Amino acid sequence: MQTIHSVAQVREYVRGWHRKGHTVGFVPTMGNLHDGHISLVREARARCDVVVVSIFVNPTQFGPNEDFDRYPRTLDADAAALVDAGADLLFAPSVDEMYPLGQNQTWVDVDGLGDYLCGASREGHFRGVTTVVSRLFNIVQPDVAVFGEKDFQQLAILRRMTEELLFPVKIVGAPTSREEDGLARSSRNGFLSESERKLAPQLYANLQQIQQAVEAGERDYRSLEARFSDALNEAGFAVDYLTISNARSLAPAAENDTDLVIAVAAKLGQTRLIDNVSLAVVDNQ
Ligand SMILES: Nc1ncnc2c1ncn2[C@@H]1O[C@H](COP(=O)(O)OP(=O)(O)OP(=O)(O)O)[C@@H](O)[C@H]1O
Ligand SMILES: CC(C)(CO)[C@@H](O)C(=O)[O-]
Ligand code: BAL
Repeated sequence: MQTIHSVAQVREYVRGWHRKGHTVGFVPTMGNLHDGHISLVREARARCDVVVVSIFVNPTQFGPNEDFDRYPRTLDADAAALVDAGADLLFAPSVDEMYPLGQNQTWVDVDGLGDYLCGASREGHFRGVTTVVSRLFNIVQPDVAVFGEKDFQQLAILRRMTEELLFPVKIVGAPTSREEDGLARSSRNGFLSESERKLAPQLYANLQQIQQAVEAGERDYRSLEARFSDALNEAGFAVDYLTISNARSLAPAAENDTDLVIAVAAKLGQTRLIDNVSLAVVDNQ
C-alpha cells in the first residue's frame, strides 16, 4: 500500500486503474482508525478492484469551539492497519493540499436535511462535509464510496448530494460497528475518562429501550423523547438532542410514519458522542 500526500499523484494512480478497467472503492475518514473504519474498508474491498482510503481532518467541518486541534492524528498506526485491511492507497493530504487557495469560497450545501439533528447544533458542519467530500470525489473519482450508518445524517446528506450533483458514484452505507458493551466505535471514545467510558454504553441502551417501546405500540414520540432525554441527563450526560425522526426527511416523526430513526447526540464531559438506530414500523403501513 502506498501512502501519498499530493492530489496530482492520486490522479495519476486513478488514471492508471481506470485505463485497466479497474473499479475504484473509496473510504473517506478523518483517521485514528478503529474497527468501524476497517469494516468500511472491507466493504469497499468486497465491491471493487482497488480501494483508496483518505485521512484528512477537515477544518471546514469544525466549528470555532470544536475539537479540530485536539482531534487524534495517528497516521503511522493507521497506515499499518490499512495494510492489514487490504487497502491499496492511502491519501493523506495537508490542509494546504486540499485548500490551496486558503480561505474557501466555493461551498456545496444541501438544503433541508441539514436543518435537523447535528445540523441544528453544529452550524456549518455539513456544508464543510459536503464541500470536502465533493473535492475528494473529484480527486479520487471512485465508482463506490462507503460511509458508516453511525453518522446517519451525514450519510443521508451525502446520498442526496451525490444524486443531485450527478456524481457517478454509488454510495454504500455500512452498519455501525460496536464495542462488546454496545458503545458505537468512534475516534472520540478515546477522549473519555474511565468513569465516562463506563457510562457511555447507556446511550445505545436507551436507544434500544425507545425502539422496544415503539415496537410495543407507543406512538407519543415527543413524550418518549422527553422521558429518555431526562433519563440520560440524570445519568450524567448532557443531551444535545434525542429524537424519533422520519428516516427520510429527518424531521420529527409523525405518528403514522413508517421508517424511523432514533438518533441521539450527547456530551459526556467534553466529549460529544452520537448514535442511532433505525426501525420500520410495520403496523403503520
Ligand atoms: N462505529 C462505526 N461503525 C461504522 N462506521 C463508522 C463507525 N465510526 C465511524 N464510522 C464511519 O467512518 C467514516 C469516517 O468517520 P470518522 O473518521 O469521522 O470516524 P469517527 O470514529 O466517526 O470519528 P468521530 O466520531 O470522532 O467523528 C464515516 O463514514 C463514519 O460514519
Ligand atoms: C466524511 C468525512 C471523512 C468528511 O471529512 C468525515 O465527516 C467523517 O470522517 O465522517
Ligand atoms: N464523523 C463525523 C465527522 C465529525 O464529527 O466531524
